[in-house]
Amino acid sequence: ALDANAPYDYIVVGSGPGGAPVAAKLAQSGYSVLLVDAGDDQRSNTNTTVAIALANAAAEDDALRWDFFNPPAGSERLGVYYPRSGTLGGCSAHNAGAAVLPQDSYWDHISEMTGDETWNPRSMRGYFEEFERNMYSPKGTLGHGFDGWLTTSTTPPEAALANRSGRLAITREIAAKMGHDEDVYERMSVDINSNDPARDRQQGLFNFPFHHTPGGRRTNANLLLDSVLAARNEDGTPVNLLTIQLETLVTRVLFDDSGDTPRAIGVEYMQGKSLHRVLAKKGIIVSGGVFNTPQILKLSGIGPADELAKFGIPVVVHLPGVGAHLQDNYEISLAAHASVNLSAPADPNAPQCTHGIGDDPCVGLWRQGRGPYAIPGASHLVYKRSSVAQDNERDVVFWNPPSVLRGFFPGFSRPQGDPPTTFSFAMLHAQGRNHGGGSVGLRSADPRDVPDIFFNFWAEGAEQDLQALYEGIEFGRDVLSSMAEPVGPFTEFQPCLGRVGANCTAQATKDFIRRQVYSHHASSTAAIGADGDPLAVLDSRFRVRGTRGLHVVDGSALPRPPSPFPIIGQFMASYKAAEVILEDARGNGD
Ligand SMILES: Cc1cc2nc3c(=O)[nH]c(=O)nc-3n(C[C@H](O)[C@H](O)[C@H](O)COP(=O)(O)OP(=O)(O)OC[C@H]3O[C@@H](n4cnc5c(N)ncnc54)[C@H](O)[C@@H]3O)c2cc1C
Repeated sequence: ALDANAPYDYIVVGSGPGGAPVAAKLAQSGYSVLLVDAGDDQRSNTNTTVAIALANAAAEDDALRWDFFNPPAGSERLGVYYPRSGTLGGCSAHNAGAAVLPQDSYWDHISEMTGDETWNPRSMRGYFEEFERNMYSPKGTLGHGFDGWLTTSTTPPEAALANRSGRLAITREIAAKMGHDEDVYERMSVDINSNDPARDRQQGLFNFPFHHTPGGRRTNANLLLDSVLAARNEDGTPVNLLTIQLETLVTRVLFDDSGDTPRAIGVEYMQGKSLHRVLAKKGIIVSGGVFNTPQILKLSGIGPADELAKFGIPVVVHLPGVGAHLQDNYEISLAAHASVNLSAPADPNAPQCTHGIGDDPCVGLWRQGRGPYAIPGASHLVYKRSSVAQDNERDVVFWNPPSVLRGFFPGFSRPQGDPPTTFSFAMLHAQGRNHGGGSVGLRSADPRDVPDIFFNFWAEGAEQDLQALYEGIEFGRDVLSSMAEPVGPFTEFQPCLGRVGANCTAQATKDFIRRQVYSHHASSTAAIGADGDPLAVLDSRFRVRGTRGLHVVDGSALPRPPSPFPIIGQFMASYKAAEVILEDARGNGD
């Protein structure tokens, strides 16, 4: 347990994909580390362990949820519902588990913006190789790791599509429309995470890796933390000085401002009704996630001076970029009904799964390594380049879940009554242009208060972003309208009603996208930026500008959402952060 009287070398606030690896790596390097999280340990909760199949149930599990709403000013709580997880592992404990690397240009952008060449894609992939335990590629495949803690696996397409001839027929049609002439199963095994230098310009069907085991058990950085805690010397004493303190809300960072530059020396935290303090000799790393990190910084006096003054918070450093630049990946679905049942279970004798509701018979089977949850089911991804794509890279990614994700709203994880004829193209725009307008502000100086979240979607580049998603929907419509009997004809029910695409103008489709878009990859609210940029919160070594001994390492540090799925990029950045924090510690004692 946390010892408030014994200063640690480092304190890390938040155990998500940002905080957990950096805490583990610092501890493995011989430093004493306190990792604090407001949530508790839900690793034995079935909703967190059964990957994908129960991911939605996990997102609405009372034991994990840390929900955010962002109602427009002056309104009641009718804004967008945004599930997050307050538990050991952060949102990696409830997310959908997609494990896809960002495009190389993502890292090039940070490198060019900051002039720090260590962010080059080759070095960044090195971190991935260090933590990945790849279970789907031949051992030794270049660009992958095989001995790390993050198991990645794919569902063999033959298993995902067994007994589902309708879905197989649609997948063949997608492959044909993408110009593939090889066997569809072979094509569905092409690795989306390969280190082929041409990867980010390749279009078509790819495999869909997840951070789970081949049997559908979620893996995340908790496994790394476990191994760091478990390591023992010959005499039985712990090798690593890592302390994990849960159910503890950090309320602010403490500074010593006796020198020229304020130096982070500890944190204040709340347990029950009491406030306490704990100190750190070398530094504080804030990893509270994209909504709570800017809140913690602002409550600590790091943020826009006028906003801090409004809440009576003494200014430590005026940093107007704290809470600015909130961004996210836009997502939307095309959904239609086929003329046949598309959701027949792969095993006709399998029981009816309830996806986390009541006594779910599929969980027992999964524990024995059998049943539908042991074949998680997402068989492929498709990447396409739209007419507005930048740098000649693919920019629209989609997959075909057997249900329709309509976005996030209370109750979204419960069945929405879609019949088994349902087919959808869930899609995401991987090159969103809305980089500037969103924000996370304070509602009050109370650290328990929910911050004020304003996504400001479509403020910049709306025309191109809408066009990219519109073209994705048109591609899906083209596929579905080509489906012959008995699978076709299809009847669209989202964005429009009726024969696929027949009753929907481009404008009506774009209006639907604009209204119904959803997202869950928020980022950039305390971001790395160039020297001289007044809105840059961090330098390229994760250091909070104008302070000493204070770092931010999580989704808020990254200047854009890593696309199409952020978590692998966030783990990579956390590894990089650990490396530079260690270098700085050796170099100048920060
Ligand atoms: C529903 C959903 C599905 C997703 N699916 C995918 C997916 O399939 N693939 C993918 O790549 N990404 C996915 N993501 C996104 C991904 O999980 C997140 O981007 C990632 O977890 C963010 O990591 P983080 O470290 O920035 O923050 P978080 O994961 O949010 O972790 C922050 C941690 O800090 C703790 N904390 C916050 N404030 C305090 C405080 N004051 N004191 C102490 N502790 C505090 C919280 O309890 C939490 O544990 C999904 C996200 C959601 C919400």
